[in-house]
Amino acid sequence: MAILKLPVPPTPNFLLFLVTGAILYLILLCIYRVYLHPLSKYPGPISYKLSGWPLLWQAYKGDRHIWHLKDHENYGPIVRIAPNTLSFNTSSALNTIYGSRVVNVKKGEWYKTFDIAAGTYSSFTETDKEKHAAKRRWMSPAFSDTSQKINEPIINDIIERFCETIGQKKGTRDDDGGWGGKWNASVEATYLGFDIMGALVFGTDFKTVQEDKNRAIADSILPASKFLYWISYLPMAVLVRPLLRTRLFEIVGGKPIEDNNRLIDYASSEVAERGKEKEKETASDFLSHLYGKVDWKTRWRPTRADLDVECLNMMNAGADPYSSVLAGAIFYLVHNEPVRQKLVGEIRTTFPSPSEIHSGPLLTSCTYLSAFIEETLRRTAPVPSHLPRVILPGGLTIDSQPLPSGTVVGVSAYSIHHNALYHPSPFTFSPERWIPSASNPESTIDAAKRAFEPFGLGSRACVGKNLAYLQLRLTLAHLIWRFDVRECEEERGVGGGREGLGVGREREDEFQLWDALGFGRDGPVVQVRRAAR
Ligand code: HEM
Repeated sequence: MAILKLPVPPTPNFLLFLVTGAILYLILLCIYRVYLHPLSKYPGPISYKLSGWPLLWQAYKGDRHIWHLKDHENYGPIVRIAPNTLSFNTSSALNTIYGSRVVNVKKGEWYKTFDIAAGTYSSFTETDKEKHAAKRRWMSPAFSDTSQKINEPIINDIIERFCETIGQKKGTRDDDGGWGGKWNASVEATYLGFDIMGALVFGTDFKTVQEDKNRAIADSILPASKFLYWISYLPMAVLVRPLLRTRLFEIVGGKPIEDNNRLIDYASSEVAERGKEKEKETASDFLSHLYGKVDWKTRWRPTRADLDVECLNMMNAGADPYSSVLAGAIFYLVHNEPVRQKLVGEIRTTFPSPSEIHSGPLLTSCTYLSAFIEETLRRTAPVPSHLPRVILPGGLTIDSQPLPSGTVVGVSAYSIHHNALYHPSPFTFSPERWIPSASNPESTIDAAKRAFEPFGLGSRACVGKNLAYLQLRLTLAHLIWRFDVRECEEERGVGGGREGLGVGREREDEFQLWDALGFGRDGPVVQVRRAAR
C-alpha cells in the first residue's frame, strides 16, 4: 500500500534562517548601493540611493518634475535620483544625451510598458535603434510639408468651429459687457486636440467640442497615459506587461485600464475599417500614408499590430501634448494682461480677417506670437520629467563624468527650463526673453535655446513638431483675433498654484502640471467676448 507523505512544515529554525538571510541581504544591498555602487559618489537624498520607490511615488503623485528641480537646487547639476539613475541639469548634458544620432544610449526599459497592451511597440516606444529608424522612415510621408499643406484647411476648419462654439456660450448676466458663459480651458482644449488628431490620423470628424457622443474616447487618453506612466516605473513592470490586456487587470486596474483598452480597440477598429473602405484609398489622413506601405530603405513591412499601435500612438502623442500646451497658453494669456495686449495688437493688425489666418508670410511675421508659444512651451513642456535613456556597452562621458553601461540618464524639461543659468527669473512669464533686443542679445537667446527641449532632441525628437507649432499658431491667432479672453471672476485661480497644494505648487501665476505623458491639468476657467472692431 502506498504511503501518503505529507509535506513537512518548515521548522522555526528554517524560518529564522530565511528571515535572517533576507535581512542580511537587504543590509548588504543598502551598503552596496550607498557606498560601493559605481554611482555612489553622486549626490542625492539617501532614500533615492537605496531604492527606486521614491521615484515611483513621485511619478504616481504627478510631482516628479517638481522634485527634479528641487533636487538640482539642493544637490547641484548631477543628482542620483534612483540607485541606477542620474539626473542632469545642464545644457551640455541635454545635448550629449539626446542631441546626437550616434550617441551611445537608447531609450530605456521604461518605454516598454506603454504600447505593449496593443501587441507591439510604436515609433515612440521602440527601443531598438534600427527598428525605430525604419518606423520613422515609414511614417515620414504623413509628416511631410505636402501632407501638412493638404491637412491645414482641415485643422483650420476645426479651430474655426471651436471658436464658433465658445463664442456661443451664453453668459448669465445681461449687464456683463458682452462676456459669454464660462468654460474650462483644459477641458475644451482636450476636445479640440482630439478632434484635430481624429481628423488627421483617421479622417474622422469627432466633433467632441460640440457633442457628447465621442467624448469617452477623448477623455480616456490622459488617465490611460497617467496610469501607464507610473506603473512603468514599477521594479516588476516586466511582470505587469503581459497582464495589461487581461480581464484580471481590467478588474484590478479599473478605469485607466478600461480607458487604455478602449483606445486600443478604437484605433484597431479604424484600421480594420480602412481595409474594407475602397473609397478612402485616396484619403490624405495619416492612416492612408501608412496603410499597405513599407519602409523604402529596408523594405520592412509593418504588421497589422504595427499599424494599429502607430495610429494609436499618433492620436495620443498628437492630441494630448497640444491640448496641454494650449491650456497653458490660455492660462498665461489671462494671467498676463500686458502680454495679451501685445498679442492682440500684433494679431489684429497682421490679419485683415480670419480667412487670412493660415501658414505663410503673415503668420510667420507674428514674432510676438512665436515668442509667446516658446515661452508657454518653456513653462508647460508636456513630459516635464525625464525621458530616460540607458547607456549602452562602452559607456558614455557626460559633463566630463565617465559613466558605465547600464546607467540610466536624463534631463528633466521642467528642471532645465527653470534653471536660472539659462532662463533668468525662470518663474516670470516673459515672451520677450525669446526676442532679440539691446538688453537681450542673440547670444543669450542661443544659450536659452540650447537649454530648451519641449519636443525632445535628436533622432527621437517629436516627429509632429512642425505640425504642433502650426496647430498652436493657428489656434491662438484665431482665438485672439476674434475674442477678448478673461479669467472668470468667480472661478479665479483654477489651474494656478496656491498654498497647501503641495511642495513647489505655491505660485498662483504658475500653471500647475501633474507630471505624466502630456500632463494632468485643470483650468483656467475663462470667458470670451467678441473683439470690438
Ligand atoms: C505641443 C505639442 C507636442 C509636444 C510638446 C510634443 C513633445 C514630444 C516629445 C518630447 C517627444 C519625445 C519623447 C521621447 O523622447 O520619449 C515626442 C515624440 C513624439 N511625438 Fe510629439 N509632441 C507634440 C505634438 C505632437 C504631434 C502633433 C504629433 C503628431 C502625431 C506628435 C507625435 C509624436 C511621435 C509619433 C513621437 C515619437 C517620435 C519618435 O520616437 O520617433 N507629437 N513628442
